[in-house]
Amino acid sequence: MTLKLGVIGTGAIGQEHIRRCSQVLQGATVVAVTDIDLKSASQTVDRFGLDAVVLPDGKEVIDAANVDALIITSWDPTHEAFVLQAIAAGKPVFCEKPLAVTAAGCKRIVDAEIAYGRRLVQVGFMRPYDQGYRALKKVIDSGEIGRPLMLHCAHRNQKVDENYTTDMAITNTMIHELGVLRWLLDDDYVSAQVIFPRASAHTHAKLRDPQIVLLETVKGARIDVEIFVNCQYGYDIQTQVVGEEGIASLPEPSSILLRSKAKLSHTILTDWKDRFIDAYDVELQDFINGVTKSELTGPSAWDGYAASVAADACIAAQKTPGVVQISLPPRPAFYPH
Ligand SMILES: NC(=O)C1=CN([C@@H]2O[C@H](COP(=O)(O)OP(=O)(O)OC[C@H]3O[C@@H](n4cnc5c(N)ncnc54)[C@H](O)[C@@H]3O)[C@@H](O)[C@H]2O)C=CC1
Ligand SMILES: O=C1[C@@H](O)[C@H](O)[C@@H](O)[C@H](O)[C@H]1O
Repeated sequence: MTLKLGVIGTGAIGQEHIRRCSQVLQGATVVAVTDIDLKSASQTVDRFGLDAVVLPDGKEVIDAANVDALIITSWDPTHEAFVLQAIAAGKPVFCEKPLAVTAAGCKRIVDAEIAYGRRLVQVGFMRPYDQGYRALKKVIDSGEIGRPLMLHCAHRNQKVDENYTTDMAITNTMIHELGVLRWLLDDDYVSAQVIFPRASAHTHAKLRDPQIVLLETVKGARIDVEIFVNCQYGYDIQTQVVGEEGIASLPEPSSILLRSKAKLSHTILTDWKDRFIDAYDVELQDFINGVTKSELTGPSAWDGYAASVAADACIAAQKTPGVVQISLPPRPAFYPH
């Protein structure tokens, strides 16, 4: 069976996911697309030679009779409504991160999915599908470095535009760390604090950049995450886990070691598209396979919610000097892992 996909949002990652679903992955085809910029949707259909219709809005894509499942790649604040509409239509939905921009929004999705009675939602947390993160988790789980005590992380983007605001450093960027670190450590967060170093000259009026977020987990690990979205030099993701008996670090993406012009060098990637290209392929193939077997196992609405509960606390901590407590309700039996 070929899964027929509807895609809402044909911007940067929408086009990437359409390319991979129609040209790289197995078992799916894109049959309907939309964007508030309908010209972009039409151009995307042409660009990838899709046998797909352009529909006027997201609701029409969700309700289209020939659409089996949805991919939501529109702007962050639009995700919640589209996911709720997909659940109401009983259709599986892959939603890019964040699941919603607030924990309350994510909770409405969790409640709707539980009321529906079967998993329909996968969140676009791709890092658990990344080979480097998987290798790091294997080392931690093996016990080789002992219990994790401290994590030092960095999420650096080359630059962002003027629409990107201080809170988005959490909801749009650090949400990846909030998602992947609880998976990596099999843990949850209990508190957050935010520290602002001197601002970079490359930032703008609505964005305090960089930021350092300090997290504490239920098991007592301490995590620092540097978020620096105008770092200029490249796209750089770092995760170092300090354990009782050793240190394990996320591997660098492989690159040629170059000897040239009296220098020894590696290239640093500049774009998330390239840094996680394989992980996006694996996560979407997992979604397609999961929908086909009626058994979604990727990052769940609960994972989106748990990350968002912590994100809310980080945003509160941006406005308050000091530590903000994080309180995640018990995990419902509906989400066994
Ligand atoms: N997992 C990851 O690493 C990444 C995830 N993302 C997420 O994917 C989403 C899209 O990001 P980008 O592609 O970078 O942004 P973008 O701005 O390039 O594309 C978003 C598209 O959604 C469209 N759109 C906005 N509201 C809409 C609506 N109500 N109905 C239909 N279309 C609508 C816009 O016109 C635009 O074409 C965001 O939620 C972002 O957080 C983005 C980049 C990487
Ligand atoms: O999800 C992504 C973007 O939306 C976000 O803006 C970037 O900061 C992240 O690095 C990227 O992975």
